[in-house]
Amino acid sequence: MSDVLTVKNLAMQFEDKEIFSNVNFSLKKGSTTALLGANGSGKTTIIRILMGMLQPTSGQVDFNSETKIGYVPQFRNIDADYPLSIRAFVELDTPLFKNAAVKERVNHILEETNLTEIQNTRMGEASGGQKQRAYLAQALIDRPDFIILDEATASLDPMAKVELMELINHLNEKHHMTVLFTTHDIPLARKYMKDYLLFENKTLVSGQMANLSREVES
Ligand SMILES: Nc1ncnc2c1ncn2[C@@H]1O[C@H](COP(=O)(O)OP(=O)(O)OP(=O)(O)O)[C@@H](O)[C@H]1O
Repeated sequence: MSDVLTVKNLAMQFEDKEIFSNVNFSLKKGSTTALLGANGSGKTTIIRILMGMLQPTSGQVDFNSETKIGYVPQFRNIDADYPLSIRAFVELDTPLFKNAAVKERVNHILEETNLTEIQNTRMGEASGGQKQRAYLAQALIDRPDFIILDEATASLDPMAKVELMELINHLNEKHHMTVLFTTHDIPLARKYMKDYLLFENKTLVSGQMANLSREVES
């Protein structure tokens, strides 16, 4: 299987504070990887580097030229007065005047993310799980083949967590989408992700979730 992403000798420093160094890994097409580590270890920082939002101190990030990334940001609570419907929110990055193909694409994504029936509900009124599925739907509009989720399940109740993870697994299995998923929830990662990247001693170690030491959980 081909690599979607290769990272070589990546290092990040904020002023004189070293966050991580000597980070090397690659992700295969269709892989599912949990990005793990204690608070402040660098998970969001490395995601911002991968997304091109932050310049690393040194090192290389190479994406396969055909890779299209979708990004689901860390959960931010949307104001209860937020006026857009779920459908309008999912459509935010589409052209203002939508042709039939775009409308059909939106219908398809709403169906796939189980939002069709509640597409006219205001985002402000939606539950945490529905909001998070709407963020995911918005990221899917552009047909990404690599999806990055930053703490996507952090504030969800157990049912909503499972629903979101089942959906992510479906995208991985049906569309062969590569998944990188930041979380503190190791049991959840163990259940749904095959591989891990773990920040430890200011660098990143990798392996398979099934082999991750139980000590990390405590
Ligand atoms: N712009 C910045 N300037 C200075 N320091 C920063 C900046 N952004 C992040 N940091 C520091 O870098 C470290 C890594 O932060 P980061 O947000 O990547 O951690 P994290 O692993 O995502 O944490 P959490 O699990 O709490 O979300 C922290 O010590 C943070 O304070």
